[in-house]
Amino acid sequence: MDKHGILESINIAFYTAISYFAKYYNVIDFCNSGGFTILNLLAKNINKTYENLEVIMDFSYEFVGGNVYKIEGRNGTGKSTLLRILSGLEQCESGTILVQNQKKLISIEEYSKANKILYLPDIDLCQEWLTIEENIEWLHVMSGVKMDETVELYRELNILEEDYKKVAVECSLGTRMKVGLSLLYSLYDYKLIFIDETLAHLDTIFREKYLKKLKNYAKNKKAVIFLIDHEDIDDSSIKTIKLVKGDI
Ligand SMILES: Nc1ncnc2c1ncn2[C@@H]1O[C@H](COP(=O)(O)OP(=O)(O)OP(=O)(O)O)[C@@H](O)[C@H]1O
Repeated sequence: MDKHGILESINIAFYTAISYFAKYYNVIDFCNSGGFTILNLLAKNINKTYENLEVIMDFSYEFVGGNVYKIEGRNGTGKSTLLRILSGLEQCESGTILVQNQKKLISIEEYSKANKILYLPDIDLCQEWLTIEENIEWLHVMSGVKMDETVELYRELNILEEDYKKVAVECSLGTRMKVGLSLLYSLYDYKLIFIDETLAHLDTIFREKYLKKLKNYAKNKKAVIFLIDHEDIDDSSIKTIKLVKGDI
């Protein structure tokens, strides 16, 4: 086997191992694509407690497709918990999460069996010994989405060309965080997107560009996008939901 063949075998084994890992931790949903247009995500009377700590209390809201929602609140007010519940990653004690399309209303669990949901955590998803370019390819394979070959990702993501070919361990955290963000340029039309502080490490120029991308994505694909971010966003088209101890 030549050098290329050996590397390819290692990569296949690696993808397999990592996909089991990601599936176990529910980082990304692997379900097959479905494909109806979401109009609304409805949260009704959500309650969540960790042991004796009430984190979410009777939270209800109707999230409308085509919008970006920014969840605000002080540390510990339950923003990440809410996102995990809304995305179906975590169960709540009581309450329902429903996805509504033109004709029917289904649970988030049912929706996720037939559709992919993009959930980006605030952690670096890179494998240190793969280049940024390889990491992006790897993440697309793991997520079961096709890359759009017409898009020059390093340009779209404002990654220096030389960094794109560097192993992740030699790149800045901001550059590595862009690997997860690349999924928004794939050929899959996500209708539900959850971004938990992933933008926190980006420089101002790229952050502005990506926020614009999120708004256009939500509008064009009628997706509902959730964003947790501690920075002020001076944009009235992004809807703000302020959590005060698990409620609005
Ligand atoms: N798995 C868990 N087990 C027990 N307690 C938890 C768990 N996850 C979160 N909590 C608690 O729930 C509360 C809300 O946590 P959460 O991470 O949702 O807050 P947050 O608003 O996202 O905070 P931050 O702004 O710091 O990220 C915190 O008091 C936290 O300690």
